[in-house]
Amino acid sequence: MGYSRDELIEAVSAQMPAKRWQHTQGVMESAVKLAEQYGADPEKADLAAILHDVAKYWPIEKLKDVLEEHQSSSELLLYNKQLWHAEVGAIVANHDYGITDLEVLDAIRYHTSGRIGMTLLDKVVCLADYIEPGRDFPGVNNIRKLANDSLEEGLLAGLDSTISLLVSRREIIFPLTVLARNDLIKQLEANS
Ligand SMILES: Nc1ncnc2c1ncn2[C@@H]1O[C@H](COP(=O)(O)OP(=O)(O)O)[C@@H](O)[C@H]1O
Repeated sequence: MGYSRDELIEAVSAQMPAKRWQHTQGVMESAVKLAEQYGADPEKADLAAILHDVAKYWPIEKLKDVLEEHQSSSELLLYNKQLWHAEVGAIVANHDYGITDLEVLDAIRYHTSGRIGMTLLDKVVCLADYIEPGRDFPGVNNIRKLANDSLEEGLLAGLDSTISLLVSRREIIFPLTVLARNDLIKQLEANS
């Protein structure tokens, strides 16, 4: 049985505090705009945005159980728990909400970490998560400005801000984000 968009919104918003749902609505708005500007599918961007943080407020133990049950990259379990909700979000979107579009599932799966060879949709959702109107962190306006002209430049600045923050806190970095960042630089150099 498929969920309508309204049913999905009802089910997802019930799993998070109002403030996080507000953030999700911002990501929906920004993702659709970016998709329209950069030639991704706006409907897929909207769907991925609705679901991207579905597991953000699940208890850590539950996230761990889902990851173990699905034997998804056991590496992830060794890194920051903040990263788990993205992978679990993709699993939940598939198993609980019947989403089968791999592009949408991947955009959910990689919205926090990024990855090498990000698709247009991955980039749109990941960047929208940084620049949605409710976001307020040092450097966000610069990322917004860059995003007006280049999806890759905006996303690179976003990933750099995350990496810098983690370095400043002496936190361990999940390497995929560094690989995603390096890959974006290569893409930008190849196109310059
Ligand atoms: N490569 C990484 N390695 C370790 N932690 C990371 C990495 N990327 C993101 N994070 C953590 O995840 C947090 C952001 O996750 P995100 O899904 O964007 O959540 P939010 O929507 O609450 O900002 C960062 O503040 C950081 O603590």
